[in-house]
Amino acid sequence: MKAKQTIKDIDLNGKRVFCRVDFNVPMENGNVSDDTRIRAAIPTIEYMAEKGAKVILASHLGRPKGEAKDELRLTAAGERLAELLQKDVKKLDESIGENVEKAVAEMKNGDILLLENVRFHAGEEKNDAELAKQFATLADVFVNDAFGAAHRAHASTAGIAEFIPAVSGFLMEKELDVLGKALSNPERPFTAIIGGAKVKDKIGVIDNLLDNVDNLLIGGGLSYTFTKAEGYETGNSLVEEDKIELAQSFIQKAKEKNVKLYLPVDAVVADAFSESATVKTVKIDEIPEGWMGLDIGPATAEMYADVIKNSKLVIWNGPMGVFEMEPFANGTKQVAVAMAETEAYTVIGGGDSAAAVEKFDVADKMDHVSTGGGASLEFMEGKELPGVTVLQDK
Ligand SMILES: Nc1ncnc2c1ncn2[C@@H]1O[C@H](COP(=O)(O)OP(=O)(O)O)[C@@H](O)[C@H]1O
Ligand SMILES: O=C(OP(=O)(O)O)[C@H](O)COP(=O)(O)O
Repeated sequence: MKAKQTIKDIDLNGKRVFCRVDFNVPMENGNVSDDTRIRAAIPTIEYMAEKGAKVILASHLGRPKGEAKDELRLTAAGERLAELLQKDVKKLDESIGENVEKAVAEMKNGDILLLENVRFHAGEEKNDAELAKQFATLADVFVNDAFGAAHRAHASTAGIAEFIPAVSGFLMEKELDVLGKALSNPERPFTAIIGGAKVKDKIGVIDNLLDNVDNLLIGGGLSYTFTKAEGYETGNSLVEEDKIELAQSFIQKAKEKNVKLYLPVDAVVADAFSESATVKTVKIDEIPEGWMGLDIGPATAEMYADVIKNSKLVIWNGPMGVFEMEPFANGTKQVAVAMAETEAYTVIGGGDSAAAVEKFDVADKMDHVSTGGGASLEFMEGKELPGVTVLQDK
């Protein structure tokens, strides 16, 4: 992928900038419960304001499906942004129309305006050209800093770039740089850890990773499709029956490519998907009928921690078990701790994996925690991200 122009490559003074950010943050009782994505956008916003731009911020929040929904307004996100910037942020209740145009016309250089949730308009997710044009008429330039939404071809992430020049913000630049380097010029041994529950979403990533990595560690719900492919009984564990053949082909591909593919050798199994279930640890070929694997076992965790410690680059997407429940948290915790202790460059992608490293208090020991789940996965799969494709090449 060619390098994209950034806000450093353009003159911002006096310019009206439509800056797409990803303020799709977790909310609880009307408050922002995790402001990671807001904090991640601060360097771009501060830089543009300091350079004299009129900064018009736009984001989605949740999936309102084309209607205004009070609980999905960006008011609380705007308040948090103002606190973090220690600067006024004018929040509007609309993202297009006369009031917005008037507010933009009144902006002075360095002012910051936050538009309402762009998904209140059905045209946003349809990438409607008319809506994109209305966004574009507000500004002289489009800055995309919403890495977390870069895999979406929507009016405010992609369509708008048909009408005004488009460059990336610093967060977008950093995410593409870190993830791009990890894939194109990796330090070795290069290890990828894939887990979690979205088997269908992740199985495609594995194919691409097998062309790049030295070690591939499989854990979480994903691993039982592989152990089934190896011929073991999996009881009631999560298995994607129609992906077993694909898993077999990956086991074969790993051999051909000389990639060390690690599968669990033991599992923590339970007689129900519940914190209060009866729990025991078994060898991977001894999962009893009616029981389900909900975490990697201690021997697997130790083996995976060793590989992590002997790597130079590790990327991790998807927890090793149902870490939200105490009896099944240990595998994910041990992997998180190994990630914190290794000298390797460590990259975390995916909402639940990021939550896991937060929970185990090691987030600040990771080299890069990506703000994008779906976006980082699609990027790692080698897919084009529409929100990046539309940006001007250097
Ligand atoms: N063995 C398992 N069986 C069922 N669910 C699992 C298992 N291991 C992990 N999970 C669940 O997977 C979820 C995260 O999966 P996923 O969404 O794919 O990860 P991420 O958000 O990091 O990409 C967690 O909520 C976790 O409880
Ligand atoms: O939270 C997001 O994605 P993620 O959960 O995959 O990181 C992005 O803001 C995209 O949101 P969407 O999946 O509703 O398009």
